[in-house]
Amino acid sequence: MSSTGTDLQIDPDELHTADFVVVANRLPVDKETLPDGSIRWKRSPGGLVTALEPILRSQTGAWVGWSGVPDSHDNPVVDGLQLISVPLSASEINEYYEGFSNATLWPLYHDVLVKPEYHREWWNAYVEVNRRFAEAASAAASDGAMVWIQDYQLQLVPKMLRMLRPDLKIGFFLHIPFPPVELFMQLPWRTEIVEGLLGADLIGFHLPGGAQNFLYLARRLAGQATSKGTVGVRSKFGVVQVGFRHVRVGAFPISIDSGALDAESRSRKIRARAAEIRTELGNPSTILLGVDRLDYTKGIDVRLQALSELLAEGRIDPSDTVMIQLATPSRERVDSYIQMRAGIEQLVGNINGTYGEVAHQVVQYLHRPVDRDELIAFFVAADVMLVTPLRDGMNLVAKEYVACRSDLGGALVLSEFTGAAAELRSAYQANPYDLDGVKDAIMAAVNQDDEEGRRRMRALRRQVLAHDVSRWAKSFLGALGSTQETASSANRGVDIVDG
Ligand SMILES: O=P(O)(O)OC[C@H]1O[C@H](O[C@H]2O[C@H](CO)[C@@H](O)[C@H](O)[C@H]2O)[C@H](O)[C@@H](O)[C@@H]1O
Ligand SMILES: Nc1ccn([C@@H]2O[C@H](COP(=O)(O)OP(=O)(O)O)[C@@H](O)[C@H]2O)c(=O)n1
Repeated sequence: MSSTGTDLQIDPDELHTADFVVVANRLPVDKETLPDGSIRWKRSPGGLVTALEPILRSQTGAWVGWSGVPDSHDNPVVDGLQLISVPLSASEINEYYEGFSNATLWPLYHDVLVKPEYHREWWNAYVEVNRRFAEAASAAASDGAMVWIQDYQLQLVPKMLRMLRPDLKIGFFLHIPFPPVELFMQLPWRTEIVEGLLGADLIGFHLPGGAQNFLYLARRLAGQATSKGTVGVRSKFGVVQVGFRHVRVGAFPISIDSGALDAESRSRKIRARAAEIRTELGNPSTILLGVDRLDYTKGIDVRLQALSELLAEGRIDPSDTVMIQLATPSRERVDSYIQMRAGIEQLVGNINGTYGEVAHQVVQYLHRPVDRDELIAFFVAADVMLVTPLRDGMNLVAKEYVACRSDLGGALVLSEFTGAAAELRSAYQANPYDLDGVKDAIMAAVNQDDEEGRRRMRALRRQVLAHDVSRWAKSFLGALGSTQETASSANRGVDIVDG
């Protein structure tokens, strides 16, 4: 079934049984080693699995992905979900995951914030691993099943899977921005990527802009005819004509399980912990909070630089302010991540060295994962949430903060360059490249009067609570489900432009 790398082991009882298959780089589980040395798989708390779980259970569902561990042949079973593990060797992790996915595609799709590296051997590994994911999905899917492929690590899977299984209904969703044509054209394998995606029946992006970029490239690189009107949000899909097939292209902004988070954040235990956090910090007037994977796209340096200048200008009182930065370790063997971490830790050290006291650090920086309840308590405790990415597909943290503020307290400072900015219009928005603008947004949030704060938070919550992750999944899968019926009429009323 697979070639050079690590072999797939699919239980013969699981062959061709799943009516709904999710294909993602990662399985929704984390490996835990218990004190006695035994291994336990724990469901990871991500929004995607929460949204898809009811669908995975109501039909015969399966999830195809990598366990996150080298050479692991385990097929973990968690809470009865059928998980199909695609094993990756150490060298594939190096070339496919850390290399092509996270040192080529990730920076290229995020505005070339660091220089993307182009290596043929990384590309070859990407092709090989994508083939293995396609084979696993093909083996799992029943006749005519629906398959939903996730994200930039797997852009070749739609075409590979269609060649193996033309009977399937195939959807693809990109969780990161789709770049403008001028940047995408750098990629030596640009045509292969566009053609890979065009194997799907429906291609989803967070924002209409990503869909428009893709439509242009489908014309220019794949030479296909496309619709030319604008793409809407969950409506007005674009169309690419690929032979007899009509591939639909749409915008589906992802969200969170906002109802569950709202309920959890109201619990007595979380409220008590939030109050305790404030006390532990010495009851400062202002708590600023950043919560991110430690990634150069997140603009952690931007907010630290802004804080440093506000302290230097005397606009923020160091004795009465604390900034908490929670940074989850991420992609730690990729060079650009190693360098960025050093830069951020130096900034933290500079601020604390200049403005801290023995008993009071201005910046509290934790470089480790934080337990979910603890994270919710931080959201409840924080006066100002700082979300300042230089580019971000969506940014779920911004939505999580809002969902946790049923008290209508707090304020959100939000970069214009996140997907979330299109929906969270009542945040204090700023251009992360304009440091004075970021500083002014922080000061406006710190000094907002209560009524203004409540008005803004009410509007933000209306948006986040009404548009949760389940609505996201349903809108995508509803559109995918209707692709065949509408295929012949997909371009009715739509002007198709020749490629
Ligand atoms: O799997 P990792 O390499 O550890 O990275 C974690 C995930 O990071 C990316 O998240 C993106 O998806 C979010 C949800 O749609 C979105 O809000 C955010 O803006 C994106 O950066 C990545 O796309 C995932 O594949 C990774 O699993
Ligand atoms: N220290 C941290 C930081 C983030 N997170 C979670 O990781 C997710 C980050 O999603 P995101 O959309 O903001 O950004 P990406 O990391 O997916 O690029 C959120 O659900 C956060 O709550 C966490 O659990 N602990």
